[in-house]
Amino acid sequence: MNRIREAFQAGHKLLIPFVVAGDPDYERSLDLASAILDAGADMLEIGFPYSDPLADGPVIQAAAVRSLKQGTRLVDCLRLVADLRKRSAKPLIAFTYVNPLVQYGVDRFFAELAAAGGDGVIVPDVPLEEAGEVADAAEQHGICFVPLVAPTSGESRVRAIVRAARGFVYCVSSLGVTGERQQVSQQVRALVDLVRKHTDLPACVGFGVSRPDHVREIAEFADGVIVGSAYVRRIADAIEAGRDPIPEVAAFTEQLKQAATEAIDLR
Ligand SMILES: O=P(O)(O)OC[C@@H](O)[C@@H](O)c1c[nH]c2ccccc12
Repeated sequence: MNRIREAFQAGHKLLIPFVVAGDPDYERSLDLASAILDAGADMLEIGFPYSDPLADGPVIQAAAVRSLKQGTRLVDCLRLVADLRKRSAKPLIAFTYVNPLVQYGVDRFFAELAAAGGDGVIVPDVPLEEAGEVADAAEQHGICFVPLVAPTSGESRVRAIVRAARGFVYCVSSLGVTGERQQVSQQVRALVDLVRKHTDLPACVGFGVSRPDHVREIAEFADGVIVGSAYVRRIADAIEAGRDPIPEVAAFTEQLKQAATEAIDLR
């Protein structure tokens, strides 16, 4: 059985952080990712930095710039997955935009991601028409394709999108780009319900989640919660202030994980 499916069968709501590979540099991003998993994250989204991250807000854009300035290439991100796999048995999900994936070679990418010990992939800007082909290529190498559905996705589009889904479905909580928000829209509950009408796969929610109360609220109806910018900002702020970011992101992970386990399951 694959690690993603196993993780969702643990019987609790999952915490899925996102960090950028190579931010602030290779070794520290490896140590940070490892510390976040050790502190209780159930799986990890590893962002492969890209020069034109259209769907990202300023926090993650800045992290991609820092990583690219370090010379991070896609092959380094795959190596990071392999190095992280040596330290953790938890699911690792590669997050890449479609251009670098196609340039590298779709089949080559998934073969190497699988060899590195990766479990899933998110490609936020893959057109729906190509999602099936990417999902099939991923599946041939045992990698779970995780598609995104947005609040604007109507029922027929949701049905088409989730058809390509293998690991879980990523429900985007709000329009716009990634970034911490004061409130996470309740609208996403309806989107999770709509996804559930068309697939038995788990439905997770991301975008804007930045505090334990957000996690508790979402974990009442979703199967997992994704948190990205709140981690990436904490890492950037600590580095900027000359502090070791690891204790802070580990404590943050424990707080969010606690909130996820406290959530009353209203499904
Ligand atoms: O950063 P946020 O608001 O917590 O959202 C998660 C997000 O970082 C992560 O899943 C992600 C990073 N870049 C993306 C681009 C599109 C969709 C999702 C993402």
